[in-house]
Amino acid sequence: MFQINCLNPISKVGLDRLTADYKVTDNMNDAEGVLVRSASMHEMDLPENLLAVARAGAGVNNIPLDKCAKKGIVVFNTPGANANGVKELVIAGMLLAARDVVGGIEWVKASKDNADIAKAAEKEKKKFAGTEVMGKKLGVIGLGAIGVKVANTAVSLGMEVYGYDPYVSVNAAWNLSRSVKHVMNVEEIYADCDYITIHVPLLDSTKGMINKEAISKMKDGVVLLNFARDLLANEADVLEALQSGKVARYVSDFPNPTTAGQPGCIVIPHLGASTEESEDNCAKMAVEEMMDYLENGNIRNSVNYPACDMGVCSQAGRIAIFHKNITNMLNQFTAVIGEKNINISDMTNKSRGEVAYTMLDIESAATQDLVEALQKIDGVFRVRVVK
Ligand SMILES: NC(=O)C1=CN([C@@H]2O[C@H](COP(=O)(O)OP(=O)(O)OC[C@H]3O[C@@H](n4cnc5c(N)ncnc54)[C@H](O)[C@@H]3O)[C@@H](O)[C@H]2O)C=CC1
Ligand SMILES: O=C(O)CCC(=O)C(=O)O
Repeated sequence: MFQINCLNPISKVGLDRLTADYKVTDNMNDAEGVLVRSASMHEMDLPENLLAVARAGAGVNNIPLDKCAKKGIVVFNTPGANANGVKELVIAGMLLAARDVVGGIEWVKASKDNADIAKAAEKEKKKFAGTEVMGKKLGVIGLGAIGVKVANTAVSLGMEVYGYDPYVSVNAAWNLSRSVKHVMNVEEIYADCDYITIHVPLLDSTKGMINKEAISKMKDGVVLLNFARDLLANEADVLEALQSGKVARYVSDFPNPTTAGQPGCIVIPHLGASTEESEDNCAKMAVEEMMDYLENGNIRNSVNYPACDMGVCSQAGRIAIFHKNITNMLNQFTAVIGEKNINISDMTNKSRGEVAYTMLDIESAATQDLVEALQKIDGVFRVRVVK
């Protein structure tokens, strides 16, 4: 029986996939698996029995990835599962910046007791007039699951779209409309675009990338859209640019004391992925990845360990070893197993950066003695008996 703890509400469609071998617990300390959305895990003590964390979503900046890796805790996310939900809200955000729909709606609310509201509206509406997005230039920074969808939809709205992503995947490139202009230098986007939208992960290298210097290279009256993470922008610099008129609007999906209620800011309460469809897709994917890992040791869509798939174990035993990606580890594992007179019938060894994952199918069940001997090898983080 595996115990699963949910740190945020997770869609029932996902949780319904858990079989009778799983129990949902309110106590994280009892859990082998944690399902999470945006809750921050950085300050949490990670229980010794915790084997996996599945993020029902894309961004993993709320999870201590390296700490988990060194404890042999596999962290998963659900690439692309909420991309359409976010794309639709980005397009809505762009339209809200182009047309003062919000101001207009507020005026109607404030005028609700005016019997002549229809006549007054015809007089007042010029205050809320805007521009169209067709024919305008949109720069998309980050052409992953969301960026590609935003770029393609903007093309179909008649926009001239520029895309920048120095690490674009082959799959993303295949899915990108041929009408999107491939930009090699982000400064081209800054110089030319009327709208700029960012869709990159929050990393040390991307934090604060939209700052005073970047903004100074942009067109006057540019509209900035941030549906990725607030810390990607230096928002104090953005506010200054809004005051000077350099930036016309800042649309963000991340409310905080800096931007909430500020003139020129259109701030949404992190609703990008809050659709029934995105929540269901993410929950299903997260639960399935976690189950395959807990039951079989297979790793799909991890953000801190390499992918590994040995199917369902048909042998007497299966052992998973989490270790440093250094020389001579496999020799030591096979030597220890050989000394115990156990035959290995299948094995996989995969690495990712500084860590590696080795899975071995063995012809007799793993003993405590074997696990302890493997655990003692220098560089091993964790030994897990999968079967
Ligand atoms: N508002 C919301 O509810 C949601 C927000 N997000 C945020 O959006 C981000 C992107 O999500 P996805 O598109 O699903 O992720 P993804 O991993 O599919 O795409 C990210 C892309 O950014 C690119 N990239 C990385 N560093 C870059 C740089 N310096 N310059 C240009 N491109 C760079 C990568 O090559 C990749 O193609 C997530 O990391 C998350 O923070 C994601 C889902 C929902
Ligand atoms: O779970 C959510 O609503 C947040 C989605 C998100 O920000 C992400 O997937 O990165």
